[in-house]
Amino acid sequence: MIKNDIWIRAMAAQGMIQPFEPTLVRRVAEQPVISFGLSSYGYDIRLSPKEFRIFRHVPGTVVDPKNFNPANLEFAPLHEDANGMFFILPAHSYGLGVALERLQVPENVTVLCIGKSSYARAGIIANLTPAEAGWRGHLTLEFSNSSSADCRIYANEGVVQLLFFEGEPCDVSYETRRGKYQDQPEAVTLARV
Ligand SMILES: Nc1ccn([C@H]2C[C@H](O)[C@@H](COP(=O)(O)OP(=O)(O)OP(=O)(O)O)O2)c(=O)n1
Repeated sequence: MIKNDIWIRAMAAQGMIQPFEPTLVRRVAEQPVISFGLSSYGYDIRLSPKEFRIFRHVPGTVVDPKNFNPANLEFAPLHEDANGMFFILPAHSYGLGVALERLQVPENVTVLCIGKSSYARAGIIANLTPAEAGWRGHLTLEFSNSSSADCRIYANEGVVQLLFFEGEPCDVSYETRRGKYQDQPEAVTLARV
């Protein structure tokens, strides 16, 4: 069953989402922001300003998820103007960011990370991925700019929404199987085997 705002608020008090906003924030210092915080049946997390990396083609190489070459991922500069802090994801490119919040997924819960409508309308696709039962850390977030125009991705504002699904207790959680992406820091974590 999908979990509601009451459950999310109670679990956040036990450390499930840190930092936690108990309402959906639409303005900060009277300026409009891309919303973040608690919604009726989910939680919108923010993009960290710390790091954003964009794929680039290195002639003669292919990207190998088993043997990742960091040269394929260029650091994007953080910009700032009156509208806030942002990275630019060029047209038809793919970028990786990291969540500002740290998650601690309960042992009987699976989290789905899905896109926000405002970005979807701007051509940005957030890759649909799970955060597994018992996983902890800062999510690495993956974005595709599917439009033919460059697009801003705002830091410190809402970027991806999380949906929480509770099930029967599982036999083996991410923690007990000692998953390789456990305890991710607030930095882009590359694919590894
Ligand atoms: N956007 C996302 C989604 C998930 N994760 C974290 C939380 C997940 O619990 C963990 C592993 O996700 P997957 O199970 O999808 O990854 P793999 O199956 O590739 O790796 P593993 O073998 O560790 O399960 O990565 C993340 O950092 N960023």
